[in-house]
Amino acid sequence: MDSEAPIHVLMVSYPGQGHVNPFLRLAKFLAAKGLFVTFSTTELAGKQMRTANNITHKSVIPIADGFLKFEFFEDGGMTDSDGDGSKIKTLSDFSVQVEHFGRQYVSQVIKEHAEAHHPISCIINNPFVPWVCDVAADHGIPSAMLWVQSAAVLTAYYSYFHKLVPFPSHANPYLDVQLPSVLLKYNEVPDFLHPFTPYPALGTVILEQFKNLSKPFCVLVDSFEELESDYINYLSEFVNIRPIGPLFKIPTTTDTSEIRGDFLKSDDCIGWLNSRAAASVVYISFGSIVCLPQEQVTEIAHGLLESEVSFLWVLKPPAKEFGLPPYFLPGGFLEETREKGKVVQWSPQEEVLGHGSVACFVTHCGWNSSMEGVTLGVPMLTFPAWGDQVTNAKFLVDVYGVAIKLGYGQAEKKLVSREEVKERLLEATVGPKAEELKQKALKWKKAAEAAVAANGSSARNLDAFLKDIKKHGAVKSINDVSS
Ligand SMILES: O=c1ccn([C@@H]2O[C@H](COP(=O)(O)OP(=O)(O)O[C@H]3O[C@H](CO)[C@@H](O)[C@H](O)[C@H]3O)[C@@H](O)[C@H]2O)c(=O)[nH]1
Repeated sequence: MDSEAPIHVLMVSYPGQGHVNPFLRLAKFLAAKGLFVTFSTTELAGKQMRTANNITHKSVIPIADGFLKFEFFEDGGMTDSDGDGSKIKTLSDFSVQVEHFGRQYVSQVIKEHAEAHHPISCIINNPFVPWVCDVAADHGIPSAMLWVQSAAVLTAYYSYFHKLVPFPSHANPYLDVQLPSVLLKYNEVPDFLHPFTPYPALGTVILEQFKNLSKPFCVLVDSFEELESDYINYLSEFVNIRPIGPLFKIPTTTDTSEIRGDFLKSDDCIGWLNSRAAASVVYISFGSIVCLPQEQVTEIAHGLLESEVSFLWVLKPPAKEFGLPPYFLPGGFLEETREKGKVVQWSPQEEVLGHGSVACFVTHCGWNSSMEGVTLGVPMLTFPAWGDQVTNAKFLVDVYGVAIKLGYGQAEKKLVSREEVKERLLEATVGPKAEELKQKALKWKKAAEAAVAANGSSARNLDAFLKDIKKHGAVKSINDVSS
């Protein structure tokens, strides 16, 4: 092996926006530190990422001292001619197919690189593709896992899997769950673990990761010690856990902001935000997958009209696999709000949340959106749908103190009325509660900045991880030379 060749890391991501984003942030950091990083996910996501961004299959992008290569593996025809995945029938079929083709791809790539004398030294996966750790172990390659949700949610899954505390069951569905510092009501437990979940397949695939949690040499978390110390301390008794977030704030020596993994092209939002007064705009987004019922969209629209707040609303059409018609807004809504509001299909969210004209964020509480909001100092209104979002909403409101509760998990089948929308919007944007939320959010913003700054808690954890990879890389080279 060429001793000058950079250490090669393979990263395999589940093809979801909420997974690709934190993963790509870590990939760019590692490349900037001098590694050669191959970032891979399925062709289904690849087609959308190539269309929306300036990236291509297999081209190598130099970043500071290292390199980043995108590779999109065959997914067995899940992609239709529009590239949007409308051929997918069920989530279980989807996971099985990703695993089937993914296992072949990872084995193949390991062999090809070993033969080309540029062996892979470490493999990193994220949840929903737990089989990656097995393939890595079969080939004797060290692996790490990037958990892309909160440490509290990781604790909930870990506790459920190992039966450390009782969870709701068919016999007792309304049971509360005691986590280290918080009592979760039955409807605040990550709802893939609840007997009433409409998505049991997702619970099953996440729990697969807990069967082989001894395989990764460490579990990285996109969170930071100061935010989740109770959970990080608790988990560190069982796993080698390293909080390294917020990843979107990790500084790199080169500007990598142009290398993006969006599945949709952003509409222009920043020009419009520049024209608005400071702290005056409500930003509304439900992430990449959540699909609200039409009646709820109508209530939100009326709440916006009646509160007369200025707003930027990301209203993505329902994905084709939901088989739903496009959303419609109340008659005259766009004309009436022309002066105050803007409706888009996708935004550059980090930039939007960091913009001085944004006053508050109505969010579905995906972990990425939650972290971006908290650590950019933005007060929030929580509107979770399912999964970890219901747990994140609880933490945003009751633990971090940066949010007001607005919506309910979809399992509760409750519509939030236009009056409630109006009242909560006003509460979060004007008056004493708004100021209290803002002060708390600014406290977390400062703490996050300190965590990623030189010698901060996340920066130290990232350095330690880098050292581990380099150590593994050195051992791999010696083994390859001697074999
Ligand atoms: O207009 C938009 C809307 C979103 N985003 C970005 O897209 C990502 C969305 O991620 P997240 O907020 O986590 O939401 P989901 O896409 O819904 O993520 C899924 O994956 C997450 C990680 O597993 C889970 O926490 C969520 O519950 C799950 O729905 C974030 O980085 C946003 O900045 C944009 O850039 N523009």
